[in-house]
Amino acid sequence: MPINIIIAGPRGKMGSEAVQMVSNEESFTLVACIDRKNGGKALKDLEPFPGLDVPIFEDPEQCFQTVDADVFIDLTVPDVGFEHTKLALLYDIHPVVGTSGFSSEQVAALEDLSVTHGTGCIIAPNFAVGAVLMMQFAKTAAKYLPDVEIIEKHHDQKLDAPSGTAVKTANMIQETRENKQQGHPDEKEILDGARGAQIEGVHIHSVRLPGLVAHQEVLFGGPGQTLTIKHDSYNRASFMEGVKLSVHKVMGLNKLVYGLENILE
Ligand SMILES: NC(=O)C1=CN([C@@H]2O[C@H](COP(=O)(O)OP(=O)(O)OC[C@H]3O[C@@H](n4cnc5c(N)ncnc54)[C@H](OP(=O)(O)O)[C@@H]3O)[C@@H](O)[C@H]2O)C=CC1
Ligand SMILES: O=C(O)C1=N[C@H](C(=O)O)C[C@H](O)C1
Repeated sequence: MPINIIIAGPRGKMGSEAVQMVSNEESFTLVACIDRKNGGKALKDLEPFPGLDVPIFEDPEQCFQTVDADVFIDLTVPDVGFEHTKLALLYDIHPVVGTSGFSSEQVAALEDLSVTHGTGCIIAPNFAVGAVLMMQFAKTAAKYLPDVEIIEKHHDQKLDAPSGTAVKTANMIQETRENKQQGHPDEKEILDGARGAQIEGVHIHSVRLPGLVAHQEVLFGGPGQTLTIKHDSYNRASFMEGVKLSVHKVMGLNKLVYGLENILE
């Protein structure tokens, strides 16, 4: 039986890549899309998707009520993605969420809803396998080199800063890093923001430039040495294997999983 999928954000950079991936995958069927601008049309009416006879809904609730779907993929913006995901869980449709920028309270609320409904959900700050390895290597390194800073670099159309990946990396580093005040104890920012944002003492610096896609370096320092763990996504195809895997795995879950590393074999 093919897995029936709804995608929200089909005209976006990630959404359009996901539409192509799902359409090309034999075990998946794209049954509907949610798009705030093209309700009532079909994907084939939009320029990038000739031949795709897939209905578009503006109202997510109407979509979830009307369409028989197993999995819902969200690739939109944080607040909208949160509402979509809540609604999908209420309709027992398994969400796979790539949208970044959810607060920890929002993730906790979705966790509760997922458990209450017994409907699996995957939220992945980064679907690229290399990025997941970068985070895991950084977590290991932080045990031995607790002085660490994160530099994330993205295209200049990105709405959220720091990136979901940087936040997740900092959280994973916290699991092994000794609690320490980094830099000079009398350090003073002459210009606000010069030392970046911080998550429990781990500094995060966000760069936004045209020409970039998604890149991150985790820099560690010790006496007489540095270690840099670096990952680059050069296009959105880099994320699609992770989306595909998540769609398959979410069907067998009855709670929320946060991070692709938890479903990689
Ligand atoms: N987890 C991962 O591996 C990855 C996650 N991401 C995340 O995925 C999300 C999408 O990224 P990307 O494709 O680059 O972004 P885009 O801006 O290219 O696409 C966003 C889509 O969301 C739609 N959208 C925006 N605002 C609303 C709204 N208020 N209601 C409904 N739809 C809306 C846009 O439609 P419209 O044209 O109408 O505005 C557009 O189709 C981001 O949160 C990004 O951080 C990105 C890459 C990888
Ligand atoms: O907006 C993006 O492009 C990306 N967003 C995700 C994030 O915030 O970490 C994943 C990846 O970095 C690309």
